[in-house]
Amino acid sequence: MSDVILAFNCGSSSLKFTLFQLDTTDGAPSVLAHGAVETTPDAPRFHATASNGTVLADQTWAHPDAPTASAPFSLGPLFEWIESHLAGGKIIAVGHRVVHGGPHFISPVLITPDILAELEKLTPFAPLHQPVTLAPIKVIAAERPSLPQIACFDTGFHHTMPAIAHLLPIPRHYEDVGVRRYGFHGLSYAYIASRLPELDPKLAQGRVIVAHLGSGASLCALKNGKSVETTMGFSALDGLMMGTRCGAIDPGVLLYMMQEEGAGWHTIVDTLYHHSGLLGVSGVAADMRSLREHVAEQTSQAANAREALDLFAYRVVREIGALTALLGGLDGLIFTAGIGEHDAALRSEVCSALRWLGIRLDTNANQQHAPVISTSDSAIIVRVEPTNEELMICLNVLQTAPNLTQQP
Ligand SMILES: Nc1ncnc2c1ncn2[C@@H]1O[C@H](COP(=O)(O)OP(=O)(O)O)[C@@H](O)[C@H]1O
Ligand SMILES: CC(=O)OP(=O)(O)O
Ligand SMILES: [Mg+2]
Repeated sequence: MSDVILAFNCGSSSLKFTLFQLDTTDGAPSVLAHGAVETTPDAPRFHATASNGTVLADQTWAHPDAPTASAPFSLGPLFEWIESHLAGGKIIAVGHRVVHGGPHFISPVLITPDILAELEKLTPFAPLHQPVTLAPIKVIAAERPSLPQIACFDTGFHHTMPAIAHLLPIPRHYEDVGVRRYGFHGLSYAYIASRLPELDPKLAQGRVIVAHLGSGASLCALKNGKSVETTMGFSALDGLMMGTRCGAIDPGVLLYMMQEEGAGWHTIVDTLYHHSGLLGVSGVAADMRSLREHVAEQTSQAANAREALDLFAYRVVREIGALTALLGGLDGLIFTAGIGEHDAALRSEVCSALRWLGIRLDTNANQQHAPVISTSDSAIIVRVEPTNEELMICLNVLQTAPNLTQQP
């Protein structure tokens, strides 16, 4: 019977999981199956594939306890499905992407009741994400108390940022209660950074910007493979425009909402997290594919959809400029996550605007989502690299609890 690690990656728009089977001789992990429940509130969909691409499930998640982004869930039916697809193996540990580690949690940690209580205290720092990422931990702790669970922090990778990058220009006492810049998508950046020595040893030691463009989106500036700056800050609202999140906005806008509209905390949270970004500007969709369809089909919403797409690219370009200044130049640009990996038009728009930096895009390579999409005479190497947060979670589990893998 082989050992299996279950890696959970709860994001703002989906609950993804991967089952990793550990080789019985050397313990190396390989993918057994991958699945996701897309947590759209109306019609959650569950799909899963085996490592060879065979579809194992593709259905609406009809169960009444279907998880949604706003309502943590009973994990029972999903766990039952997972346990019936272990190829005779046994889950020995579960790793979780936990979005916020606060000032103290940097490395992965074995979850105890005390640690869970500490992580719950961080919910005000990430009100949209933290409850969703902690929900499966609580369910598993209740239903399978003997199963070790490991928390892997999205904020952890950015602890290498210089002190100045963590600081916010507000009265100092806020820092004492943890109100400072953290940065997110750290598991994704850690994965890309871990791939660099093999992909391009020069870039691994160089100045690189990784663009994690998914439902949530951020950029990370890497020097020698370490985070030196990132566009998200105190919360996962900062920085780039996102699917439904605003990204960086003038705090005066919030003051206006409060003063002129009497908006309270709930209204502001809902507006900035759920009704802004691509959705807010286009008025029709948070999803890049859907927006591009509106433009291509010249629907009545096409003009606003186009403007949303343009603003998304504009903000990426603007923030790449800022990070390039901090890095003192740029050697490589790496696109990853849903949009970064699949949306050739967005990559082309961004790279065209950065021509002044010496970026030259290979149009064919870009259309084919090739690993390297810059030309050989480009001053900056531009790559497309699929992220793998779940593999990072699995490796973190093995590193944190190495003795788990010993068979009785
Ligand atoms: N083929 C595609 N072309 C353009 N955009 C895509 C494509 N596939 C996925 N996306 C976009 O990727 C985004 C979701 O990214 P993903 O990394 O899966 O999000 P999450 O933050 O939920 O992990 C959506 O905006 C979606 O439209
Ligand atoms: C931190 C964050 O924004 O996560 P996601 O991209 O999963 O929404
Ligand atoms: Mg994600």
